Amino acid sequence: MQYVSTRGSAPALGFEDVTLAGLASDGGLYVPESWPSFSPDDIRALAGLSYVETAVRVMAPFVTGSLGEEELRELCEAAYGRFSHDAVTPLVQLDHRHWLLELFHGPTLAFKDVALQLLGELFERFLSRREDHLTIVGATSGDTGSAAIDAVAGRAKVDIFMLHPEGRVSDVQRRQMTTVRAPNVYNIAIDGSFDDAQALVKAMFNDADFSRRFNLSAVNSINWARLMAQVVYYFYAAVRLGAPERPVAFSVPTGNFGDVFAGYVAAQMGLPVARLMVATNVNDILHRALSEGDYSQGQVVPTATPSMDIQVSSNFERLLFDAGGRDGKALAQQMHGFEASKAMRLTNAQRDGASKLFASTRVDADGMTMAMRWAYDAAGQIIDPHSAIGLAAARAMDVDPSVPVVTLATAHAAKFRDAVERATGTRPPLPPRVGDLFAREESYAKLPGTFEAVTAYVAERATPRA
Ligand SMILES: Cc1ncc(COP(=O)(O)O)c(C=O)c1O
Ligand SMILES: N[C@@H](CCOP(=O)(O)O)C(=O)O
Repeated sequence: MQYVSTRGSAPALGFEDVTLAGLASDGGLYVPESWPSFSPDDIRALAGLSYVETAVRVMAPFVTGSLGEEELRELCEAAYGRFSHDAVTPLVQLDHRHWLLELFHGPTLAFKDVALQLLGELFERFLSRREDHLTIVGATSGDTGSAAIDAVAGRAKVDIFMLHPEGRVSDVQRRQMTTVRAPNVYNIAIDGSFDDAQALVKAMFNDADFSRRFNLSAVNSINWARLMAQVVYYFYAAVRLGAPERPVAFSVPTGNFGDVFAGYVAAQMGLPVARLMVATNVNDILHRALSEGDYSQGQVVPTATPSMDIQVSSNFERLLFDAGGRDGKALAQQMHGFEASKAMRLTNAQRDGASKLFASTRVDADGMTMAMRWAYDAAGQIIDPHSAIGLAAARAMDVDPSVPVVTLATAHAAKFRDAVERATGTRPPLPPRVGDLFAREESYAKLPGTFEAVTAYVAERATPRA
């Protein structure tokens, strides 16, 4: 499988190179040159398979040329062996048509573990083939950071520098990052928003000398391998609910558009997806883009769903590329225009392409609270605020009543105990695997959100290429 850049001028690369590169050299994101296709019989054959076997079947076409099937299985077994539920991503029924897909049974209690545990294994495998060393630079609004750090802490061939917006992640999220003691882990709180942190990361990649000197790579969902691993659970859930005979709809609490884009990929591969609901909080750039064609960056408003407090959604570029006719040169111009003016209109082709599958809903704080209460009253489920945004949108979804609706439950309620307590009156306890979090010592740097300050910090500590 070869991968091409959404901006049309970086060289096409195989899976191994794409995984290690993170971002394409023209500033674009890598996507497969064509979508693998699963027939109804291929999908039927997934029934009853374990999560690991489903993962091997779904991901095999994406890694051809870089990993054999047995190698892929080994890596999946290592990655998913650390999950605390046998099903890895179990489904929980809420009522006759609503389901939660629990994605938070990994080591750091958020859906990010599903992809990042595998990415840690992939880095190790590919780096051992090359005798090379990577410097990972990442940005987090709370969950990617801890999941990525857990996945690579202590690995000899990788250093990780993780930027988070100071004061804008929950205490549990921050401590999950800053209490990890490993010589290759560097946490940086920057003065600014997640968007500022993400822009700094992209600027480091776009500085060709800096990027080459430190062999930069990405753990954010700009890295294709992240999304590939997330495609698996759409298949796993839909097959359990009757696919390919029965279509399934998904509602996805959305920020950087990675998780929901993985659902789009599953649909392009042949999974019968009736609808993909993009559920945003009041930071609603994606809702405005999908409903009105207006992708213009507003000020980020801090909310009880900090991981979705995002106004520039990296992976939206992948949708604009694919749904808009795969014209990389034209998209490069459109994206440069957005980077300069912070505003962009979707073309008719992009809007038409997206509207075939996507719907969107903006959910405010009241809607979120009501969904948390409904999940508790209707099914005794305590859900986190991000999952509640997804559930509120799911309950407003306009699809055939015979279609099951799956809300992606993206984080464990214990990560956001204050918000959950405010909404439900119940304070979720910390699960045993993170039980001593508040007794551990924190360590992190505080830096201004400038390119100069962050690159100087990284350059002093990272391992330059030989
Ligand atoms: C708990 C949680 N829910 C939802 C999201 C949004 O997912 P995405 O950025 O893939 O759209 C995030 C962050 O990415 C998150 O951490
Ligand atoms: N919500 C995310 C933001 C980063 O998104 P990513 O999926 O691109 O890594 C977080 O929790 O950090």
